[in-house]
Amino acid sequence: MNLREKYGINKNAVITIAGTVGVGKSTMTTALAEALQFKTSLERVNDNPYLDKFYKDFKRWSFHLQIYFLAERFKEQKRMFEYGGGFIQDRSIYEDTGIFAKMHFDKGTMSKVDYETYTSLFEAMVMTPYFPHPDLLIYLEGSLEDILERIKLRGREMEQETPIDYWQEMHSRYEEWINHFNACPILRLNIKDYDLQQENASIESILEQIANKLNTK
Ligand SMILES: Nc1ncnc2c1ncn2[C@@H]1O[C@H](COP(=O)(O)OP(=O)(O)O)[C@@H](O)[C@H]1O
Ligand SMILES: Nc1ncnc2c1ncn2[C@H]1C[C@H](O)[C@@H](COP(=O)(O)O)O1
Repeated sequence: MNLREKYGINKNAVITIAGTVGVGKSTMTTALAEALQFKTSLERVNDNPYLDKFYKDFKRWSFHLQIYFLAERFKEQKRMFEYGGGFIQDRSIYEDTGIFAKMHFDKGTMSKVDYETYTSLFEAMVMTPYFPHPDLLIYLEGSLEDILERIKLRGREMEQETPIDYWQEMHSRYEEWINHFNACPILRLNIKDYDLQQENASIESILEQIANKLNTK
């Protein structure tokens, strides 16, 4: 019996991993997909044509970047739908609008007209048959201090040069956002409570919590 069967997790489930930059979404996505024998939908960073430019000049590139991410995530959404599920997704589409686009609009680095264009496109795309909500959103949380340490350790140049205020603002917006999120069930995991790099047992404890959430939906 494999781990998915052991914990009674539906083979067509779609589980999305949410949380601020550097918290450990990609690491968790890969570990869960391996444990459950699910496919991954990973956020691609290296071949993003706007990300570097965006970090150098938010105002100039924020709209372009949001449109790019929206298109990429929508294509992934379509792929998951066509496969019929069985996916772990690295970051939810809800964070693009609920965290990033909103933050840049509020801070004046995205204009009102761009923000309205973006949100109306987002709403039109989400109201389609390709867009069933995920079965579960796993929210990874941790202290700002630990997250900054991880961003530093990972060493992406564009993120190192970004002022700490940006990460601090994002961190507090995430806390507020998750407290009001209700599109699907949520499992909150604190990064202090598991260690995917050292302990094999961590993944089984997480699978058990996932099964409890999915089966009590
Ligand atoms: N459980 C963990 N313990 C220690 N370090 C971790 C853990 N998960 C991720 N990391 C490290 O933190 C950094 C960010 O992780 P990553 O998965 O890329 O985050 P995200 O996808 O949320 O931006 C990476 O250097 C990764 O190796
Ligand atoms: N929607 C987004 N707007 C701006 N920046 C974004 C968005 N989605 C992701 N990003 C950035 C943040 C990071 O620098 C990279 C990858 O995100 P990560 O949380 O490390 O997976 O893209």
